[in-house]
Amino acid sequence: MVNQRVAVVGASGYGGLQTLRLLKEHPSFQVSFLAGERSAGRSWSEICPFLPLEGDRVVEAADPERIAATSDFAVLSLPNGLASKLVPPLLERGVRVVDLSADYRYKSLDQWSSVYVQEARSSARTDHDLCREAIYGLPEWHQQDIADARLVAAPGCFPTASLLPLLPFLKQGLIESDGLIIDAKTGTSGGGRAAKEHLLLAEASESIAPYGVIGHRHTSEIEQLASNVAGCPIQLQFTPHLVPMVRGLLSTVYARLRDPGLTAEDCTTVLQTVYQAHPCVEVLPVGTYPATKWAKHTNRAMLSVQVDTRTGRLVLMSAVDNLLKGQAGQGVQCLNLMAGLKPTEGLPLTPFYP
Ligand SMILES: NC(=O)C1=CN([C@@H]2O[C@H](COP(=O)(O)OP(=O)(O)OC[C@H]3O[C@@H](n4cnc5c(N)ncnc54)[C@H](OP(=O)(O)O)[C@@H]3O)[C@@H](O)[C@H]2O)C=CC1
Ligand SMILES: CC(=O)N[C@@H](CCC(=O)OP(=O)(O)O)C(=O)O
Repeated sequence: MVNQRVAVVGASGYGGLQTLRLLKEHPSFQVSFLAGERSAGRSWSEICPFLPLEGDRVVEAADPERIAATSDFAVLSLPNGLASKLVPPLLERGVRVVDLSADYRYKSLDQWSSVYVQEARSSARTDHDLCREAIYGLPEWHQQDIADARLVAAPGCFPTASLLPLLPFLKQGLIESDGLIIDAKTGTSGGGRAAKEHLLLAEASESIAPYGVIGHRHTSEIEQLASNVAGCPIQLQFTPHLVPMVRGLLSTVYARLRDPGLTAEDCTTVLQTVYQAHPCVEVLPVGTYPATKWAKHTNRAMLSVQVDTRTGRLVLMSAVDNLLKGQAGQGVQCLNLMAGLKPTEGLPLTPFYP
């Protein structure tokens, strides 16, 4: 098959770097264009000598004409609020887009504007139709829609890790739709490559701390999909924590079982049945709990479920690499589907342990 050409916009950031690493080894895609802002005009080998690309490429400004002239697809890995400036001209020029930011994750532009308030002020968006058109890029749940899409919005890292174990139980009505609690931990790369004080080694190391308590942006993103799948409005409590590691994300979801007679074995069978045809999700046996190190450098989510018969609660556990299944790996998984390839093409599923 002829290689499909992919532009990577935001190439020098963490999401861009993972995307390039995956595309570089991919049998059916080739990197056709690199874009950035501060890095524009610089040679790639100077910026990232550790990730050599064919030819001595230069990073360019994100010009839709140039991207359309060189590329069939574009992966946008930009700070929130910027993709929505590029997506309309790219789609008009026939370039299909996977956006790793939150710009198109909400069906309603008004909801996006109420969650991403600062970004909405500076972007003055009017692309309601594109918000409605964009497909939420969780391949295990929206495979065919992603394959047909012009525009895919890859989910956030916490939503990916939390929704994968939660959705099967909501869909089958096995848990109460209220009282859901998500407690999650992430490594510092989740905050991106641009300098931020709380992500400095001296601040984040030897410490663990909650942040975004009540109202983290991913709360409403998780609620949107959970509500769609459950068929009723879902409100949940989500608390993220920053832990002193570079990559990895662990999400623990607590729910109340409707039928307290269900066992951990029954619930594991529920997950196994839903995900048996999805190699990027691994359901662990009862009593085996996932660690972020098991998912590190892979595009695989590792899930486990336990039942506390004393409290009637279901405990769902999910580990992902925030930069792969939580971001760029999932983006390439979506690209694979859009290009008519196997979802796992070119994606690592096994870690180098430890
Ligand atoms: N990190 C994570 O774990 C996850 C991140 N995401 C989302 O993915 C997106 C990218 O995140 P991440 O990779 O962490 O971000 P980084 O901060 O690491 O990278 C951002 C990139 O955007 C580029 N950029 C910034 N402004 C412009 C502009 N005006 N025009 C062109 N390029 C620009 C930067 O290029 P330059 O250096 O040249 O200025 C840089 O390459 C974000 O929306 C984030 O929310 C989603 C899931 C997980
Ligand atoms: C440590 C850290 O800051 N993590 C980020 C992860 C979010 C992310 O990257 O996803 P989006 O695409 O939705 O922004 C956060 O909690 O906001």
